[in-house]
Amino acid sequence: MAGQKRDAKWLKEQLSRVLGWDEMIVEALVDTVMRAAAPGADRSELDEMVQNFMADSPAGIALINDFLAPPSTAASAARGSGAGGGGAAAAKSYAASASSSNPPAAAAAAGRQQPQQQHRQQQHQQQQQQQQQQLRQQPQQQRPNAGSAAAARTSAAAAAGSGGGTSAAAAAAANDDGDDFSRFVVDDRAGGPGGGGGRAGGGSRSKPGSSRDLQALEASAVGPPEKPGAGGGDGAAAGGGGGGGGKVLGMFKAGGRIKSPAAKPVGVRGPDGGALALAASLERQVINCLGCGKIYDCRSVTNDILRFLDRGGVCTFCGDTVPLSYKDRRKAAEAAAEAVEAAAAAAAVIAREGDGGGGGAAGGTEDAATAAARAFKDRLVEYDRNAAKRTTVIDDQSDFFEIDTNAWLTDQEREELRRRRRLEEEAEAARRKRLTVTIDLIGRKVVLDEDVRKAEEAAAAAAAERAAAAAKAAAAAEALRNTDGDGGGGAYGSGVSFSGNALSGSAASHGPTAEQLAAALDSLRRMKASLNPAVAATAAPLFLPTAATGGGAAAGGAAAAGGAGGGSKRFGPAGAAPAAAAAGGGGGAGAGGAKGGRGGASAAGRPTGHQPRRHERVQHDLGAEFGFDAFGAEVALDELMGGALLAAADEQQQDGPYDICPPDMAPSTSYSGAAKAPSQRPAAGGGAVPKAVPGLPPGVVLLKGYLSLDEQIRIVRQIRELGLGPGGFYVPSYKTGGRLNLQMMCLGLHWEPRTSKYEAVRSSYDGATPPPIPPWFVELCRRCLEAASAAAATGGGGDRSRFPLLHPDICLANFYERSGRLGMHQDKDEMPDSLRAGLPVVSLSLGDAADFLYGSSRDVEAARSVRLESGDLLVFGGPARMMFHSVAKVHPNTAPPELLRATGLRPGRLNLTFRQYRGAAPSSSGPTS
Ligand SMILES: O=C(O)CCC(=O)C(=O)O
Ligand SMILES: [Fe+2]
Repeated sequence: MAGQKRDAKWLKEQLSRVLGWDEMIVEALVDTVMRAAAPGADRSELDEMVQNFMADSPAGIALINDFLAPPSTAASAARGSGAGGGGAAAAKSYAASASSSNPPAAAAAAGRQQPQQQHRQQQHQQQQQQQQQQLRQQPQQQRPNAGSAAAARTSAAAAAGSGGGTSAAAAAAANDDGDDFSRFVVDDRAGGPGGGGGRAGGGSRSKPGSSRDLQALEASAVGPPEKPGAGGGDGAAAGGGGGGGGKVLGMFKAGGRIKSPAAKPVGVRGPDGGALALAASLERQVINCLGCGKIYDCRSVTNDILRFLDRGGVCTFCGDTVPLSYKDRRKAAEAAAEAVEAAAAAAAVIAREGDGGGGGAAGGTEDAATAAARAFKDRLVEYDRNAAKRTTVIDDQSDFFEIDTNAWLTDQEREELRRRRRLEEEAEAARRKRLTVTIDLIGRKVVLDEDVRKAEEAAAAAAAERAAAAAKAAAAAEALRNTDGDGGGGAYGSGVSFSGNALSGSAASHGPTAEQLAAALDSLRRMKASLNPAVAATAAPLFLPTAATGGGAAAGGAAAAGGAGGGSKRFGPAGAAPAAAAAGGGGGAGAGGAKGGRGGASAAGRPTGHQPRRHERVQHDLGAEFGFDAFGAEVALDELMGGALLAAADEQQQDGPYDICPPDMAPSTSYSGAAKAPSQRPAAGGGAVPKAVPGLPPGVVLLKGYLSLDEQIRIVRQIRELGLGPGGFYVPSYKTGGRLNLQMMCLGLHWEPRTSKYEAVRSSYDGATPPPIPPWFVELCRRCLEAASAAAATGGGGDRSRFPLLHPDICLANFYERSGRLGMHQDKDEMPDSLRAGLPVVSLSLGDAADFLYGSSRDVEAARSVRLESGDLLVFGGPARMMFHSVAKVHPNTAPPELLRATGLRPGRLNLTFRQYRGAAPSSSGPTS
């Protein structure tokens, strides 16, 4: 790019643009490239990074190739010594896939190299041979890019045969510095057929102009895309712009090789030159770049303006595209053509003068230069024609909506905007008139009619989900009834029973939860009655889904599900009068409903003093009045109360440390059976590789159900034990005083949310030293990572991430109760070298399922969601290490009943994340407090 130094900063900008990765990770990549660029440097680190994380980013690879090729040699390839130059280049480029064996072109290329460079090439080849040998030892399917190897060979050979520079990658890689990157396929998107522009053939992974990467590259790199060149020898490169005909780069990629006409004073074109006409035909002559704010005053055409216009509005400062609109497009196109012709002619003259015609066969003849100039003109005109189509301006800082003060609006635009605003206001006013309801349940919810519609749809989906969950819970309750009833014989062998009853036991100690439920119901009735009937009819479906299927045998548990199930919890409006229907009584048994295999279910088979008839009456009331199914009760009530019910239910009276498996839910004897659901995890020494969930971004691997039930049980027990001890679970606070909506325990190092730092002790709370990570957790983490890498390498999600080794010295255990959440954040408090190396976060989920959001910004709306269930393994590292993520919702009653029965895990979700504080393998010294 003219005037722009191609240094690390430049590379970082370009790579950020085409890869869209987090800045820190791009920086790390750039560092690696810079290290690899040093003379004689070992490039294996870069090889690895490209292989592991860039397989699907041809544009990024092309940039790196381009960057690694010294401009002088690239230029000489472009000026070219005729046939074969491009082939040699092709044999040395990175490309979108890795792992080729030694392509014939590489040998051909090697043969052409200068003697003094052969030593380094030999060294590199030795390295490569070793790698190839390793690769050969791997089974075919473990070589993710084996298929592309053939493409690499083809492309390299094609390039070698066709002569001349092939593409950005090829031309750039024409350096004879002895490095052989023949393992990587050439990226040949932009090659033109003429002159130096032989297409590299089979190596292409993307059609010209078709991939997003390419578009990004085009937009970011140097301007207009190459149109297939109309010929011209290698000498034409001087007139046509540096790329040897096959390169995306245009004439402004001078790099000291080709002098841009823009470098000349404007006067060269004369006052009536095309540029002036072009500027004059702009609809608005003072334009500002929305990327950096630079103002282009096209009323006086300076070199800079010229460059800006020539490039179709690409900002000369930041590279953003500024949409240009012309009064008369045809006139503008002609003016552009004129400008370009003048520029190209000037360039040809300069090239002849400057280079002494040293450009190979066609070396700077008048004809070649003109032809190249014409080709270039065509390309610019074409580019200009499509510029608007390809341009998206996202201006989140705009003062566009300030109609009166926005200096950039014309009078007509201002009028039009005023008109639209009026229309919007009228529409909004009409909508408000139609507003049917305001529900202020606990002072927080307003429901507009359009919301109702949306919610109805959501409710229908939720009802279906609940029905399925109800069926599952009913089955679990049934199984448990059998187990408890006959003193054993359940799926996990004898001896599994509960020492207490979550419902009746807790009800006794913490109060009449059934009464609390009744109070909630009572207030529900009152609220419903206070609504006008039409409103109630509209609003009802929003909160009270009518799908009443699936309760089955466990349907009797509805009331318990809603209230009594939370035996040890408090909920419902304080002081509300108990309703007669449910008054008294120890809460629901038969609670197959909402409580599933938990306390409620445990009550089913045991004489706990509950009165089924009373219970059924509550259920009946609910069903008759609101159309609840057994499962829907709790959740619907909670929805009705704006989430307060679950939150209140989760709010426990905590005397002493937080117990994720409270005794009244814990089994009386230990679980001893072998897990019936085997893990997907391959047995040690081989076996099936688990499949990664497809469609996740590079660097993110999700293995569903990776942990066996046995492992889950063991983990829960271990965490419970640690959680009850010093440094165990607590509710952390931010420095603003707000509390996190979860219980947390840190192992290894303490993470302090007030300072966003790791510490040796929990200084802000109780000064406790975090318990060490149990060695078997470290081993488990190692296996997880191995499995994730193996799954990714077999192409699970199209992602081929292979994660660097992790030596975890931090494990955060979060327990989310049913109302638990975690806001959008990045895990970025580990040391910079750990983050920059992309050392992954290994996350294990247990208990209830949750919606995990992830994205490239804090914006929840833009985030994507994936459901994490008990036993799931999620790994994010490499380019995804800095992704934003959050836990948006815990789905109540979705934990595997077997896990609950074996451990007595309370309702909610347990998550473990393993990380490494320092980039290098951890020593005993951590951060100080
Ligand atoms: O619970 C989860 O899945 C995520 C936890 C997390 O993001 C964290 O602890 O930083
Ligand atoms: Fe996190």
